[in-house]
Amino acid sequence: MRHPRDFFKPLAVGAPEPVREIPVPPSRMIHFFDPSNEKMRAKLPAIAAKADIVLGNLEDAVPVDRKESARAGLVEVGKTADLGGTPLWTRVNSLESPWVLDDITTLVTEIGDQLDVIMIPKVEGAEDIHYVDRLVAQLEAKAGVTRPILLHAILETAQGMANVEEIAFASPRMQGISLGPADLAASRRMKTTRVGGGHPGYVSISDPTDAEDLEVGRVRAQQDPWHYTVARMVDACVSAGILPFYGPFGDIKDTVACEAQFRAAFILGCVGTWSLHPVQIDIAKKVFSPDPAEVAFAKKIIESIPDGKGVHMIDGKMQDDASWKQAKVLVTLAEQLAQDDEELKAAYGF
Ligand SMILES: CC(=O)SCCNC(=O)CCNC(=O)[C@H](O)C(C)(C)COP(=O)(O)OP(=O)(O)OC[C@H]1O[C@@H](n2cnc3c(N)ncnc32)[C@H](O)[C@@H]1OP(=O)(O)O
Ligand SMILES: O=CC(=O)O
Ligand SMILES: [Mg+2]
Repeated sequence: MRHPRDFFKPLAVGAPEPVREIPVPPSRMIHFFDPSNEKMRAKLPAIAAKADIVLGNLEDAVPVDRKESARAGLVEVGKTADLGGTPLWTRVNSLESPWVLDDITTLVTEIGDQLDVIMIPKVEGAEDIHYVDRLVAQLEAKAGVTRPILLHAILETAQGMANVEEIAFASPRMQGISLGPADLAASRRMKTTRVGGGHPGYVSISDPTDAEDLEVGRVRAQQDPWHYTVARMVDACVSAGILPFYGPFGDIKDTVACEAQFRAAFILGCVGTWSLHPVQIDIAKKVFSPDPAEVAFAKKIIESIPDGKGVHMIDGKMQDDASWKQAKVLVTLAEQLAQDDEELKAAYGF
């Protein structure tokens, strides 16, 4: 284990100094695009104008015969595309794959100063992050990259889940963690073919209203199979000072269920999610920007309790030191998001 005092020293001579605080720009959605797809590359500046973050995906969903062109396409994006200040991330291939070394080497040396975050799939433990941490430092030093590239882990194996806390704390480069429900379901041998979301078989059932007929009057409600995982990921991230994200929702046409899944993650503490299709950008923006009515009530709590202490009744509800902090979370997020968004500023009354 590294000595805490060494945590903020670069891991290679000439690499930039590690950050002490993780930057928190609007991060409501990480929008995935396939850099091997010329059409998607051409549309990227328009997408970047709507999205908080754009991510060139090199891993799953990119066919083997397009791995090289996806990497080259992302280099082209980094060198030429005008993203108007929207952060550019990548998801490289997984650490056991034959492509990842060239992914990281090429991207850091060619577009290291344009790349904000490298997402690492299928992270199993701190050792995976340590490997990438040192490699990226060596490449940053070689290429003269001026600010450190951050790392983001996908939580998508049972082993990674068991080690989520050590992953979150593995390096000062750690920016956040996303849930990868598809790979995680496969790893855990969960019986679902869905990419995120609920399942009609995963339900709670009310008691029967007729003791003789067990079918009568029973209400079934689908539960969220990702509840435990997301909550644990949020705790690991917050305790390490990094950001938790929900991941993909694969049923692109079911915008209603997508919104419900995103909202459950938002309420549990996630700062954002992935968007796989342009339609999911707007859903994520709506869900991960707090509701103006809740913000208005939170502002009322803060205004009514200027020192944030003691017990008070506001609109029939008990408020105290703790609920003042809850209100502060909502208002602080609303203020951050409203900074660059006139519509939100008006909606929140700032
Ligand atoms: C489990 C995981 O690993 S999830 C992460 C990996 N998966 C991904 O990254 C998938 C990314 N998304 C996609 O590839 C696509 O959205 C798909 C395959 C899901 C659906 O694609 P399509 O069937 O083409 O969707 P659709 O017909 O609705 O597309 C409408 C338009 O949006 C464009 N579009 C679709 N997805 C995206 C995207 N992610 N980014 C930018 N543009 C997009 C299409 O190119 C199309 O453009 P056009 O009107 O100019 O022809
Ligand atoms: O990579 C994402 C996943 O769900 O798997
Ligand atoms: Mg995956």
